[in-house]
Amino acid sequence: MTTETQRVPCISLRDFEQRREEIIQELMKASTEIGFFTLSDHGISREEIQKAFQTSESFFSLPDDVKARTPLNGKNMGWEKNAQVRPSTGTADLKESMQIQFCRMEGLWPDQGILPDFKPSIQSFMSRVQDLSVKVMECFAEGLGLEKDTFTSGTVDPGVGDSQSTLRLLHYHSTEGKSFGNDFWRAGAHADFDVLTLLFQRDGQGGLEVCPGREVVDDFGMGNVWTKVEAEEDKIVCNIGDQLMRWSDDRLKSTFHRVRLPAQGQYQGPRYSIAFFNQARSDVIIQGPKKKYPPITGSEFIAQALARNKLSNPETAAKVSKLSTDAVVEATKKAIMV
Ligand SMILES: O=C(O)CCC(=O)C(=O)O
Ligand SMILES: [Fe+2]
Repeated sequence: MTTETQRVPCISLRDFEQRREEIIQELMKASTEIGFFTLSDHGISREEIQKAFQTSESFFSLPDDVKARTPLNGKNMGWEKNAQVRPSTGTADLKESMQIQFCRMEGLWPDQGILPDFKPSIQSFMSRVQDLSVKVMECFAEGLGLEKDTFTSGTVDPGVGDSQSTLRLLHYHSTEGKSFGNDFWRAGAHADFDVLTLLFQRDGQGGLEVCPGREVVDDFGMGNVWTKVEAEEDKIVCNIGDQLMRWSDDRLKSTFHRVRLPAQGQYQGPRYSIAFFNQARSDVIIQGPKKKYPPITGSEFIAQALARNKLSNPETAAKVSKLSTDAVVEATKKAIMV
């Protein structure tokens, strides 16, 4: 069921320093009640966002066999196509994605001879988005009554090369002239397993829906009322991930969300989006002030989340990426019917 009754609030960061207290209250209300909000007046210009999307499109428009030279590596980095099977749906998301981190990227950057601007452009965008994330994560720490730097020193690499934060470029292919049935999604329902996600969308390339209602972090359950999030290029969609839900003893909600395939009569063209996942550093201990859950390190958390979300291993991802989307859909339909 989809209703429009619960809206995702928009929070303006205008006059951030002067309005800090008010902004903290708004962020806390949105994150304890719904787990999702959008940011306006956030300081990242439309030009910067458009440049990041151009860089993303320049990569995705390369032939698959070129993209396959920097494949998903089992550690949340690299390129995959139609390889992410969601536990909530049992079918692969109909998409391709490229995941990039600040470190451990040897061999994973696209060939600089082919895309000379990719690395510097993406690195500078990642830094911009991380800087903005710091502002927001400091507000959460203050709102929860913790040291201001709890989540930022917990996620931002101090220069030792232990960052696990990830930029994910996403391309959902055009569905022009195709129909896939009810078992397929652009992104099946899931909760993110990071601290805080910042998501960029393009005007009119919609489909994102959120479903509040999760009470505890280790529960795969969700509510049943889905709320549409508009695709607006100048607003950043933010959501709390499982790490911050756990770090706040379940006070801030990591909420299920999904991306629908376009319905008949809707825009059938591609959807591009860009997500930045702020993740706890490898050795940082995640534990809330009330110790509701046992301590866990950032790297253990990611390893468990990748297994729980069945993010496909590199061998499977490499095989699947060689297939066309139609072939993946046909094979899945056959398997479902058996
Ligand atoms: O493309 C989107 O809007 C959502 C992507 C997403 O939820 C994810 O990659 O975790
Ligand atoms: Fe997500």
